[in-house]
Order: sequence, then C-alpha cells, then structure tokens
Amino acid sequence: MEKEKVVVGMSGGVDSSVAAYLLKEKGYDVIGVTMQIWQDEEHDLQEESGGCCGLSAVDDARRVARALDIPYYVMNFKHEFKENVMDYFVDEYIKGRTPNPCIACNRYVKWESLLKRSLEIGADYIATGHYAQIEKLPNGRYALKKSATAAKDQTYALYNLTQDQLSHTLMPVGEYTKDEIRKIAETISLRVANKPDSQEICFIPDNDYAKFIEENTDAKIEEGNFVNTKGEVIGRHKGITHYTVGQRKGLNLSMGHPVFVLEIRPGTNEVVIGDSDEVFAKRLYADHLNFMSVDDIEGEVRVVAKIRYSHKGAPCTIEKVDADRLVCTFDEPQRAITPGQAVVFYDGDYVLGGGTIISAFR
Ligand SMILES: Nc1ncnc2c1ncn2[C@@H]1O[C@H](COP(=O)(O)OP(=O)(O)OP(=O)(O)O)[C@@H](O)[C@H]1O
Repeated sequence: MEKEKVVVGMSGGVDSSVAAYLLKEKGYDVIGVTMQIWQDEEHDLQEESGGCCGLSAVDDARRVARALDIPYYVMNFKHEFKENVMDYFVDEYIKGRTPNPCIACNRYVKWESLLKRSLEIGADYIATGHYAQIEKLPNGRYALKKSATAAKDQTYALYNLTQDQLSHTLMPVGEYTKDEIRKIAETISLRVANKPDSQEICFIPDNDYAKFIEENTDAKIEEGNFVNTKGEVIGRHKGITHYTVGQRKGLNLSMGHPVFVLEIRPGTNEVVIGDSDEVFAKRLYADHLNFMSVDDIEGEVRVVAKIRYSHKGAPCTIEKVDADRLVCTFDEPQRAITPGQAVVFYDGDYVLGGGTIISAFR
C-alpha cells in the first residue's frame, strides 16, 4: 500500500522538527517545507529576531531534514504574507483596532496557501508543530482540542481554520508536553533541542509597531485628543496607532492615579481614557464567525471564552444576533476587551468556534 504523504511546515524550531520525526516514525511519507514569508533585505531582521523564517530557520530546518532523511524545500509565500498578514495588520491599526496577525497567518498563509500547494504536489496532509490536537467528533465535524499540556496550548490562534483545512491537517506535537518534546529532540540528537520559542510578532523589529505602521501606510497618522468618558479633553496623543485598549504605559498623562485606554475612535481621532474599573466590560459583539465543533449555534449557549492569547478564559453565554454576528455576555466583567482581537469559545476542551471582537459594553 502506498504511504500517505504529509508536508510538514518546518520553522527550524524544536516543535516542527519533532513533528516531522514523529510522523516519519508513524510511517508517513514526510516532506519538509519552510515558507519564506517576509524578509528585510537590508538588515535580515528575521535572523536578528530569531523570527520564524530567517536564514537561520532555513539552515536549521534543512539540517534537520537531512538528519531525518526526508526531502526538503523552501517555498516563497512573501506575496501571500504581505497581502493577508502585514497589510491587514496595518489596516486594522489605522481603523483603531488591535489585530492578531498570527491568526491571519495561520488561516490564510500557513493553511490556505501551504495546503493548496501541498495538495498540488500530491500530499494528503500538511502538519505543523502547534500545541493543539485535531479530532473528528461523533457529529462528523473536525474540531481542535486543547493540547495535552495547559502550559502551552495554541488552539486560540487556530480557531479560524475551516473544516476542509482541519480534515487535511496533522498536529502530532499536541499530545505531548513541551518538556517531552524537548526530550524527544534530545534523544534523536536534534541540534535545535534548546532553541527558545519564537516570540512576539515575527515581522516587526524591536516590537516597534507604530514605526512599522507609519512606514507601511499612505494614511496620515496625526496627533489628536485624549478625552475622558464625559468627552472632556485631558491631553494630546501621538496618533491612534500608538494605542490599544487596556494600555497604561506610555500615555504621558499625570492624573494622580493610574489611567487606561478605554476606547479608540478613528472617526474623531480620539483616544478615550478612564480609571481601572472602567476598563472592565461584561458584553462583547463579534463577527467573522467560524464555527468548529458545531456547524452553528441556536439560542443561548454556555461556553468559556478567551479574549486574547494570554487570557485564561471566562464563563459566558453566547447568542447569534444575525447570520454573522453574535453577542457574548460574561458572568463577570472582563478586563480590556479589545476590538480586532479574536474571541474563541470553548466547550470543555474543544474549540466550539470564534470570531473577531467588534465592540465591548459595560
Ligand atoms: N516559516 C515557516 N515555514 C514553515 N512552517 C512554519 C514556519 N513558521 C512556523 N511554521 C509552522 O507553524 C508552527 C507554529 O509556529 P510558531 O511560530 O508558533 O512556532 P514555535 O511554537 O516556536 O514552534 P517551532 O519550535 O516549530 O518553531 C511550527 O511548529 C511550524 O510547523
């Protein structure tokens, strides 16, 4: 019988290297691919930041592929990445929202583009080193299940994958803890065993978002007013792209007590400031919905929602308000619900679905 063929996305890191090894052990015909997704020609910042597709990534991934004796290719996805991730990132900030570029990269680059090309070259699946598990449920749907280890679970960043994408995906690392993965890497003498995890946003040097946005837009980013919830002007801001909901640092306002960004209003170029208790909200609206463990919801449904990658999740009730919009009401107010970020709903360990936060209300 012919072996099933799988393309493993190799970033040169521990997780995807071990993923390739585990799949080979399981008897798959494994092909390693590194996607080149962005490159600063002058500085090779990917190299400096340890980003996921710099020269070191390619060198490391190629070395691992050689050690595992699997074919290895580098594929260029710079165009797809610029259009779907970098441009989206800049546009969202200009609109006063805080995007999550990793989610867009997963859905549109790592999956849509890589999967398409992999199927074209005869693969049955693509695989990554993400800490998440995929299960086919009794209702016939594919759903992501949290990884075996609470310490590292990446389901939040993957909630937007489609049924078709999930049905062609393997995530062999999800059933192990990070320590177990490092141990496997050591036993098979992978030189990447002690490489740190990738951090922050890979295409932004020194985490200077505002500078990156300014350099990548024709829109004029202008100073404007900080206002309080009564609409009174309390200071000047540097341009809305410098701020995100819940931010305290860098406001340069001396109010005698800590103050936070409550809201960003691109229409009037205002940033609304308030006290710590005002940054909590109980309800949010979300659109661009993607359901996973169910094909849709009817009436009120009890779930646990995560409003950002680092949020531990909070119990709430969700209900559709129209075809592509729902309202989510938390049992307890949540801090800094931020438009543009994803909200992901969990039914136990399974991702029920998620969407993009449009607005929050106290
Ligand atoms: N440039 C790339 N080319 C191919 N696949 C990639 C690339 N970047 C990331 N991936 C895939 O996406 C997965 C998750 O990426 P992330 O940046 O979160 O990596 P990580 O947790 O540091 O994992 P790793 O140890 O494999 O680098 C990786 O395990 C890998 O399979």
